[in-house]
Amino acid sequence: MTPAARVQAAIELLDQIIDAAKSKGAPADRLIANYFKQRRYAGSKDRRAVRELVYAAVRACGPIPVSGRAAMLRLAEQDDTIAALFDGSAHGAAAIGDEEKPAPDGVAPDWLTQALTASGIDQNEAAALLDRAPLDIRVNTLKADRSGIELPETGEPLAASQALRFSTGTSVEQWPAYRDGRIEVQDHGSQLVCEAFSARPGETVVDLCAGAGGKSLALASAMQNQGRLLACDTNRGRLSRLAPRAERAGAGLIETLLLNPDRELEMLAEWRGVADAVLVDAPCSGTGTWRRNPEARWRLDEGELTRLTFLQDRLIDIAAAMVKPGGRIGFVTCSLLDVEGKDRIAAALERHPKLKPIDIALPLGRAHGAGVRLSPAHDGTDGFFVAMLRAG
Ligand SMILES: C[S@@+](CC[C@H](N)C(=O)[O-])C[C@H]1O[C@@H](n2cnc3c(N)ncnc32)[C@H](O)[C@@H]1O
Repeated sequence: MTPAARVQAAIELLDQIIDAAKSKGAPADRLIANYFKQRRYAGSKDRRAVRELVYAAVRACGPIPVSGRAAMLRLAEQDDTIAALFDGSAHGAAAIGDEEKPAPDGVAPDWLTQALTASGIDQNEAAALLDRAPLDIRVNTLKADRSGIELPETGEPLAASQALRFSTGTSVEQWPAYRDGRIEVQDHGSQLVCEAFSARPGETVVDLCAGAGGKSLALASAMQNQGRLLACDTNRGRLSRLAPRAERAGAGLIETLLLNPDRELEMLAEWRGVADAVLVDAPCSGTGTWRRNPEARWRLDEGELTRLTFLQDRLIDIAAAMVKPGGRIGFVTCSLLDVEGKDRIAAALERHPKLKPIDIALPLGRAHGAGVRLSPAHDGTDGFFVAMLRAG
């Protein structure tokens, strides 16, 4: 592909990404993979270059652009070499017309930028939400240890006890240590959140929103495979990815349970009032993970945000029913919006007078409400809110 044809391909992909964001369709990564499945002539360099153009354009636009071309024109405004590739050549992008306008820049749609500001996220912090994330791994202590593990590249040790950082795009999935479960890919913030939860060997622990088990695996490691660890989720596809990961990691203690939404407590009857600790890694807007999914800014609307906050409250209530007296609840969202963080905990403390906040000692982060906030600008992690509550 010529450089101009790559720009045109990126424009076509951006059109698909914009449509999918509006209709809550397929995520950008899947659209890009499908696009190239149908264009076998594109080599790996072309694919990488187009992918980079697409994500650079997504990051450059705040609100959802009117078209892929407008999004790419925004990038061309910032980069003359890209502007020069709008040359009208065969398979390339048409020349830029005098009246053509680039899509608006910014961090996010206006309502969302305002919500971030109201949550204490200043301009610097907001801009850092769109940086490119490094690649963090966690050494799995069920099989190895950070101090002794041998890897093809040397990673930077981070504050979490088993975290190592590599540059963006490092292909750790090809490493023997990944294939045999000695390492897992996990953002440093996510590792710190698991450390704040302090799961211990022999405990009975429920990971209520386990997804594909990123945090369950870290908890299994902290528990040294001793005790009971139940990983639940309502999403069959995600939860089904946990078993092979647990097998690779040697995390034999993990049990899984597919929950029926609205019938969670009924299905968890056996676990009611017996858990030492329940982790609620709640579904959220993901504003803290825009470094990895920048197009998520275009998928969210105020109605969806409100729906998520109701679900977060309900999940805390379920956790409160499952935890035994003296047990603890960890509430986590990968969001920097207060409605999905400190406000949810303030509301939970009102609804459940027997729950009390527990101080969290982490090497990074800042106290925020009754919890701790981690952010890309301040901590070099994805954005998280984490709070710990003790049941009276
Ligand atoms: C933030 S993600 C979990 C990520 C996961 N803990 C990890 O570390 O990779 C939130 C999860 O909550 C799940 N979820 C949504 N509604 C739920 C419910 N009512 N009960 C349990 N899980 C639910 C979603 O399917 C999603 O997988």
